[in-house]
Amino acid sequence: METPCSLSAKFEGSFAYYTVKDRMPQILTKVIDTVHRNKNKFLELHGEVSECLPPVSEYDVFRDVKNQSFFQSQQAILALCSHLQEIKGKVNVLSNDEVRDEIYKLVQVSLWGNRCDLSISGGQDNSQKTSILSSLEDFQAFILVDDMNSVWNILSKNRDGNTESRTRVDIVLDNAGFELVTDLVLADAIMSLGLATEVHFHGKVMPWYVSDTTKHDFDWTVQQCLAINNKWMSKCGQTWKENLKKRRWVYHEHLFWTLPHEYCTMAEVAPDLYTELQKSDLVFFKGDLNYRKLTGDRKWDFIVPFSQALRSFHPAPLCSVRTLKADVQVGLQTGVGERLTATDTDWLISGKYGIIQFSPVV
Ligand SMILES: O=P(O)(O)OC[C@@]1(O)O[C@H](CO)[C@@H](O)[C@@H]1O
Ligand SMILES: [Mn+2]
Repeated sequence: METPCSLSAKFEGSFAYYTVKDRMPQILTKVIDTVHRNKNKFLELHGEVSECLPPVSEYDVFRDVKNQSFFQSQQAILALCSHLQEIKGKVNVLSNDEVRDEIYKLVQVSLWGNRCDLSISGGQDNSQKTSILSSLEDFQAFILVDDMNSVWNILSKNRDGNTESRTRVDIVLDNAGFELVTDLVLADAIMSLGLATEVHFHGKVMPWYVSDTTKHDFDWTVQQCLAINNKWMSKCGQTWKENLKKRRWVYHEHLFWTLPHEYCTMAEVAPDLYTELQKSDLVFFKGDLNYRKLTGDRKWDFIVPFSQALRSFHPAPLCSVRTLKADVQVGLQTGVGERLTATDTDWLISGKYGIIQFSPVV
């Protein structure tokens, strides 16, 4: 099958068109306002020479809104951390099926946590106000592709008690704030329930698409959880800090994730990163932008298989955990895309629908 054309703002009425026409000016206006409001603080901190590169390049213009998103999601984070501690308290008595159910719940929480994205909201508050755990059943109908069985087949291979076998899971992160906490909780549960022996996280080297996670956001979030006056959250933060110290958890940065390349060029453009991902048993790709780059931001037919849209990008078994916020989607059953287009005009860009979409190494 021929590779379709790229999505582009030149197509009036497309998502890219509205992003460039409406959302980007909104975000850029907020950036200018933030820099202006913080100018004096910045000059006090770095002095007049601070227009030179180093200080400016370390300045994250989105930091305040990302931190705010974390604090405004406190209730949801508290509920999630106490749920995690509850699971960990009964790890020795959970059956395989119960472990599977718990992981499935946390993959869904990580999925819906992807709605908390300040790029789609143009910087408006998009924090998680209520516990997602109590809404999973209601949201189930909005999962358009659910490949949890394939994910479980990989994760459960380690449940045979063979303590020698090592299982590595990678999470290519998306947004800081509540979504990052859902990813840390998922990673903790996968390890605590004996499904993986190491988790590798991949973040952005610079502020990106408003909410995306940088190393500072990652470390800040772990520290906030550790320092909070709540025993469950603090216990989580302590465990996560220990995992990082013992290198059971490893945080990676690579410039490739903030370059415009389709992921099918990674082996050529960033062979070191492709080789790194090849060490993984399962790579989770979080969020919409990752999905766009996995599929090359191209106008595929809805029924094209996901593995085909990935083209030559098969470093390891991978799973996209993404709420739909751009007009690209593959791997749907015949007729599903057309039915949704007829019944829910914004289904591709509203964030209301999600996928847990898997591709094996082919
Ligand atoms: O990757 P994320 O955080 O889920 O979404 C990123 C996003 O908000 O920004 C892009 C448009 O600006 C879209 O791909 C998507 O809507
Ligand atoms: Mn993002």
